[in-house]
Amino acid sequence: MGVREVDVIVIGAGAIGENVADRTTQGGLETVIVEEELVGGECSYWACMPSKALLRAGAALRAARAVAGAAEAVTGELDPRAVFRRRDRITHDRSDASQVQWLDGAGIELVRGHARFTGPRRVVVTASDGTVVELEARHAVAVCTGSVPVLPAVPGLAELDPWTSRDATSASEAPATLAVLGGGVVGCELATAYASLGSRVTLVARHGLLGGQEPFAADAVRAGLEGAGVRVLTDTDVVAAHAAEKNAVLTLGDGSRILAERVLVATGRTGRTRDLGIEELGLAAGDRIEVDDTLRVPGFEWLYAVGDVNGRALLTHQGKYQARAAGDAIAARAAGRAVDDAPWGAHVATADHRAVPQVTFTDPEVASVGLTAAAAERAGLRTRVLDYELSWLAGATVYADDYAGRARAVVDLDRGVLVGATFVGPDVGELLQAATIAVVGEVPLDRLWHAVPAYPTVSEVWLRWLEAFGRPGTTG
Ligand SMILES: Cc1cc2nc3c(=O)[nH]c(=O)nc-3n(C[C@H](O)[C@H](O)[C@H](O)COP(=O)(O)OP(=O)(O)OC[C@H]3O[C@@H](n4cnc5c(N)ncnc54)[C@H](O)[C@@H]3O)c2cc1C
Ligand SMILES: NC(=O)c1ccc[n+]([C@@H]2O[C@H](COP(=O)([O-])OP(=O)(O)OC[C@H]3O[C@@H](n4cnc5c(N)ncnc54)[C@H](O)[C@@H]3O)[C@@H](O)[C@H]2O)c1
Repeated sequence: MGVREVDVIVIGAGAIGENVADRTTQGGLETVIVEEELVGGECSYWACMPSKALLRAGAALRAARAVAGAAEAVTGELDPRAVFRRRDRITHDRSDASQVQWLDGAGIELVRGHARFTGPRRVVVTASDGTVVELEARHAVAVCTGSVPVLPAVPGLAELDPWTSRDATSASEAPATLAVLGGGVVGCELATAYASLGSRVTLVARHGLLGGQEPFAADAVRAGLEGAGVRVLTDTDVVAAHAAEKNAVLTLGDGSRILAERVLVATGRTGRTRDLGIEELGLAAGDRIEVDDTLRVPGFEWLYAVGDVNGRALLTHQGKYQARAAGDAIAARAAGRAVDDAPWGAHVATADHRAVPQVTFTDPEVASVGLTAAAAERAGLRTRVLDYELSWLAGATVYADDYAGRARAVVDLDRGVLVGATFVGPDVGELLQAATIAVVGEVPLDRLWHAVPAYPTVSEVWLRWLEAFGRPGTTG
């Protein structure tokens, strides 16, 4: 069997691989995308979309109950079966037909099967029926294989066959009791979801919750979880695990035990680079693949790694941003055009270092971009921190009774610009894009005075921040 030559091979048809392939195809390059499971990847079927679907009903119910008048209309409880059914609709019952149709329309050829490198630019794809296709790339191979959960080395844990996020987002019943291991985004979101679906949840975190976020955000999420009946154990390690009748038994560092019908492991993720043949290229399997800002692997002319697999920012939107830069860089290099790799250029993912937006869909929500106050200090910036209680805003008063929320802006005093912002409160995710624009655009604070937030909205926090900071040129 001969080797088929194409311009570009993309391995992995998750959201990120799809976007790389779209950009290289639009750049005039014949592109083949290889997928061994479902086109659309983790986000569509086992991660973002199903987790948000499981969370949304609880959030909608809380929102209605927080407004007198509407609250009286809520006479029943959340219906888990209807929630799981809606999740199935949102994930298309795990059929990728519509995404395959999208690939067709975009002019991208799909080869189904497992891809492995056999040498530079060469990939062999083995389909589930054993059919083998050998491909060689004239210009580039983009590895977009995503990430896999990391199981901590706790004796007995693997034998319990614990849930990973895939199991938790695809389950059709809430266990009576659930122990969540890990206090990151996955742990906090899925603890929130399953508490709303009726499980009695215990969350065990080795350190605090939501590491890397502002401490006040972690405190609010902890209070929210506890308010929903979740037992939250921070600075706690699970040291052993075993099964006893119907339950899993987790032994904690202090010798106490937790019994739960199910254990969900949410202790982080690493690049999906095993069984990919990257050892043939001199790279280590089982870890993330390091890249430069054009998403190219140092030392290679033709090899790119985009999305979760490079470990820069494990988020769909940020991976898609990388994909646009990488796809355009591949097309430019193939055509012999200049690559604009200066910071904030057309072919680089500069925002990965400076302005990664993230919304954590807990109760309350956390929305953040850029640096926290502590990170700005570590970076050696001379900063001023502006904190504001969102409940003081007219918009918050109208939005919900007993609205609770807080927002922090971190200002770089030497440049007079915002370098970070964090919002905590109901639906604050929708406030985030304005902050992302201010950070990426490095909009001077004195110009922000002319960006007037509408009354009465929660966005008026921007005016309050500016008033607290003071208007340059108006005093003494
Ligand atoms: C529970 C959970 C919730 C999340 N929620 C959010 C959220 O709300 N917002 C957000 O922005 N991010 C969220 N994320 C993160 C987001 O899911 C990832 O950042 C995103 O899915 C990464 O996309 P990707 O294309 O890099 O990888 P993936 O989506 O994993 O795609 C990789 C694809 O490559 C295929 N593949 C792998 N190896 C091979 C091979 N050798 N041959 C052929 N095919 C292969 C896989 O089958 C897969 O389809 C969440 C993650 C989790 C776990
Ligand atoms: N809404 C969103 O944007 C969203 C939602 C879910 C996931 N994600 C992405 O998915 C990625 C993975 O999330 P994650 O929560 O799995 O990883 P994470 O790295 O965010 O959190 C893992 C947590 O587990 C803890 N931990 C590690 N080992 C432990 C152990 N042995 N015992 C107890 N705790 C332990 C860590 O201290 C950390 O707090 C994140 O980077 C996130 O960006 C995003």
